[in-house]
Amino acid sequence: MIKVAINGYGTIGKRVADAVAAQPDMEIIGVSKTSVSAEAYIAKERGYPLYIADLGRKPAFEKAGLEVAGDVETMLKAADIIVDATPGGVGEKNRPVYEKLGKKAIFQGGEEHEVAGFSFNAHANYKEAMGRQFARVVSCNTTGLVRLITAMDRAFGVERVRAVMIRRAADPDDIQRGPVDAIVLNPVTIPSHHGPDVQTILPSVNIVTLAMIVPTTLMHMHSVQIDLKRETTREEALKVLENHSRIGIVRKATGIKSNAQLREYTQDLGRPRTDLWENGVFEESVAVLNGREFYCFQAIHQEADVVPENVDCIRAMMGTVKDPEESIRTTNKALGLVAIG
Ligand SMILES: NC(=O)C1=CN([C@@H]2O[C@H](COP(=O)(O)OP(=O)(O)OC[C@H]3O[C@@H](n4cnc5c(N)ncnc54)[C@H](OP(=O)(O)O)[C@@H]3O)[C@@H](O)[C@H]2O)C=CC1
Ligand SMILES: O=C(OP(=O)(O)O)[C@H](O)COP(=O)(O)O
Repeated sequence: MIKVAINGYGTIGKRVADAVAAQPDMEIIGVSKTSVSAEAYIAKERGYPLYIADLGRKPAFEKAGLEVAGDVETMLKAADIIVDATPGGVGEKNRPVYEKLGKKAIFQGGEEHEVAGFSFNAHANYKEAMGRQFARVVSCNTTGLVRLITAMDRAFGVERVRAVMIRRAADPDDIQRGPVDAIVLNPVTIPSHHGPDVQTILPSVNIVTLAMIVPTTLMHMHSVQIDLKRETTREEALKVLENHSRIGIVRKATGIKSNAQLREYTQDLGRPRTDLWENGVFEESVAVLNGREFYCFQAIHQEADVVPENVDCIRAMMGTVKDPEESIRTTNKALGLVAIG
């Protein structure tokens, strides 16, 4: 069993912890927090040993009925690999600790590519992660773009990509953030950081992205246009998407035309935390015009799509499964990820 520690048990960390615990070849040996909060109670409820950075805060945890297993360094020492899901920028500060202990670590999209020197997506570059000490699972938006672009590139060749990211303002529990009543150009400059981030995995792709933030917490929405190298049809393009295990199709018959209805759907499907781990490509939006111009809208659940990627990244870095498809299948099966559509 691969011993996994989750450093930073928040929005992403708590989901990765459950996904890891569900795998046949991995176990959670601990999760870490800095403060007493609802998520600490969830860790207790799940039976994950809870570690804290500052043992001086142990009495506060114990007073709240939360047993502390030890300090974070003790947790790190016991792990084969660490998933660092601390807030953006903290991972960079943690890297020297992992180096000192000689431990493998996975960083998240809030860190710069350079923190790990290697960025990961299971369908795109699984084999390149094998044996590495550090990797970074790219952000939710970048993960969604890389899945789509890789699928289209392998089927038809990709000449260039132009995409607009309509980004959710905050996660549902993030009550401090806005905007509440504005469309914020973020960044106002063009291109946004998403295109260069895609190129950390797909260096030769010609891509320009634009981004803004709107007052919703549920999901991001992408408007994507890809010029293909070879002519194709809408039916052929749709077939490629249907055959991808982490791209779901939001069928016309469901009547779903928004992020809100899509999350209601995943809730009704009984998905854990209502998570949509796969891209949600709207069937009706898929178009191939003038032979080589592919268009679609896709919804991206920011809290969820990076979760199976972290699991595959663990297997790749540990070198225990050499075939990307085998790891992807194992991860999906353990999660119950059968792409919608
Ligand atoms: N949320 C999202 O939509 C997505 C986030 N990401 C990336 O994932 C990473 C984590 O984001 P997210 O889960 O949203 O963040 P959260 O703020 O939800 O969770 C962060 C966790 O880290 C803990 N923490 C805070 N400071 C430290 C510290 N100094 N040392 C150790 N642990 C600490 C927090 O514990 P406590 O509360 O006790 O301080 C909390 O459990 C970021 O890089 C982000 O960019 C990637 C894709 C999507
Ligand atoms: O990394 C993300 O988005 P991004 O791909 O737009 O940078 C996640 O949605 C977290 O973004 P946040 O920094 O707005 O919380």
